[in-house]
Amino acid sequence: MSISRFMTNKDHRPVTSTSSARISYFAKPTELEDPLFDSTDMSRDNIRRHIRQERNSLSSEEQNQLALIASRHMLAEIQAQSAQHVALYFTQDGELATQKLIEALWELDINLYLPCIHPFSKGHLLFVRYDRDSVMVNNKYGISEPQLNVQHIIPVDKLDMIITPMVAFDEHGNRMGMGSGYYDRTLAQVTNNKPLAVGFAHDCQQVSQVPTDFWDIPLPVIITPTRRLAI
Ligand SMILES: Nc1nc2c(c(=O)[nH]1)N(C=O)[C@@H](CNc1ccc(C(=O)N[C@@H](CCC(=O)O)C(=O)O)cc1)CN2
Ligand SMILES: Nc1ncnc2c1ncn2[C@@H]1O[C@H](COP(=O)(O)OP(=O)(O)OP(=O)(O)O)[C@@H](O)[C@H]1O
Repeated sequence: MSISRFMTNKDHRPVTSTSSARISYFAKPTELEDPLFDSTDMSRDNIRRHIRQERNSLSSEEQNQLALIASRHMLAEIQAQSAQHVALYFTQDGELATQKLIEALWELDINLYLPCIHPFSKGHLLFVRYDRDSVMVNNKYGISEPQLNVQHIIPVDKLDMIITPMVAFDEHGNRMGMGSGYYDRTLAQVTNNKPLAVGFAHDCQQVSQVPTDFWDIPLPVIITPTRRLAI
């Protein structure tokens, strides 16, 4: 596993000065400061509830600043991979925001896709083209997705990269999502890193160990505002 550290200060906040001093900090797995958090209960539900609370407690200013920094790193990753067809997500629930990244990728004429809940196949996603003029609708979770049009669907193996939302992750690339297995089923279709799945999350979403099951597929790369983990 290799870890590249980006510039941050000790609180995982972005370094805003243009000083060339390199202050590196390896973000520790989430400190269990929440008095209601039972650290001996490593059940998926307990971790999920705690981390969702953590990421939602960031102020909107922090969210914006962290998203800007992380988006720069993700853009560099996309360009390094020469990815032309990229799936990402429409931000919800305190997730590391993708809006800035979306605008930058549109400017670069990179083709974007968003996940849509499959209308018939329970637990599956479809990836649908997302343009500036896409007609958007809310799915059953209240998340915006492009209105389904069969001509705008891309098969998973035609994507170059899937930027994957998650609730928690660990240093081995294990991820935990919202608990419906949508991305697990999507990642099961990846062969030889085509498409390359890249996790995108706040540092505070890292835990010491994500409890895994046989269907969980680790991510080869995770990008946070401060680090690039390559597993
Ligand atoms: N931004 C984003 N889009 C995404 C995902 C994601 O994690 N993030 N998904 C990743 O899979 C899929 C949607 N999966 C989701 C699964 C559960 C809930 C959710 O809010 N569950 C509620 C209970 C809602 C209910 O039962 O009706 C909850 O847990 O509070 C949201 C999205 C596809 N789109
Ligand atoms: N590849 C798969 N094929 C069939 N069922 C699966 C697969 N992956 C996961 N599941 C089912 O999905 C359910 C939810 O899985 P899990 O709790 O790992 O979801 P998650 O990773 O938190 O959510 P998501 O992938 O949507 O972000 C599990 O109970 C499991 O039975």
